[in-house]
Amino acid sequence: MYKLSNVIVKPLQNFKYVKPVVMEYVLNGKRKTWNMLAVHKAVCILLYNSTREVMIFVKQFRPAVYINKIPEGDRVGVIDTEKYPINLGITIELCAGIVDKNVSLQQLAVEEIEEECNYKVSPNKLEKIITYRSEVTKLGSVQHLFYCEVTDEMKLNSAPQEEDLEVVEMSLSEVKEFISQRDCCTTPILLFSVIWFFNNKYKK
Ligand SMILES: O=c1ccn([C@@H]2O[C@H](COP(=O)(O)OP(=O)(O)O[C@H]3O[C@H](CO)[C@@H](O)[C@H](O)[C@H]3O)[C@@H](O)[C@H]2O)c(=O)[nH]1
Repeated sequence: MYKLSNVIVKPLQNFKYVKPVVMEYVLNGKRKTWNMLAVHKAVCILLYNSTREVMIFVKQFRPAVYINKIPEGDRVGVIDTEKYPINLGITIELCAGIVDKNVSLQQLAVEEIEEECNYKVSPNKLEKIITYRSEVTKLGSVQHLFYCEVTDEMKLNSAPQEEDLEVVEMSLSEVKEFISQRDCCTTPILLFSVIWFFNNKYKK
């Protein structure tokens, strides 16, 4: 499904998705500067299908993960995709999306669940777990984590709207195995939410 080619890495000139800024300030009498990226807020959803007792995640190619697997000397210009194949940048993540509309967080989460994972849920099915800050050194962005239980009856028959990601279902034993890996290509919030699930929702 994933095919990677024509990869070129160069300094960013037009800032569309991130805004690099520098903050100058005085802290405890000392002048300081801090480089950072201003980014969107986001919602993330841990999806659990209770009909088949599986968790639903999304698998996708993340350029930033890919580039960080390449030694610094090889990270500029044309990247050799034979030497550095696409699987270096494939992650498993929670269903998620940026906050780019003036609607409730629950409504945004519902839309992401439908677009990415093909389930129709109503906003009152969303259970808020926590609001946290991601990557506090360079981003500090506000992210909201929700839990949502779905059933097979809520699954839509239409084709998924997101072409560049793949829905992945894992049984609970597969999830335990996944998060027990010594090198796990995922996000801290997926790891946290899974532990939260086993502590709060599935005490078998
Ligand atoms: O340089 C970029 C950056 C983003 N996008 C597009 O912009 C949209 C939003 O991208 P992104 O910020 O990666 O959103 P998500 O995939 O929804 O990622 C969410 O979920 C992640 C955790 O899984 C969090 O780390 C992110 O902060 C959060 O926005 C997507 O359509 C991307 O394809 C680009 O095309 N080019």
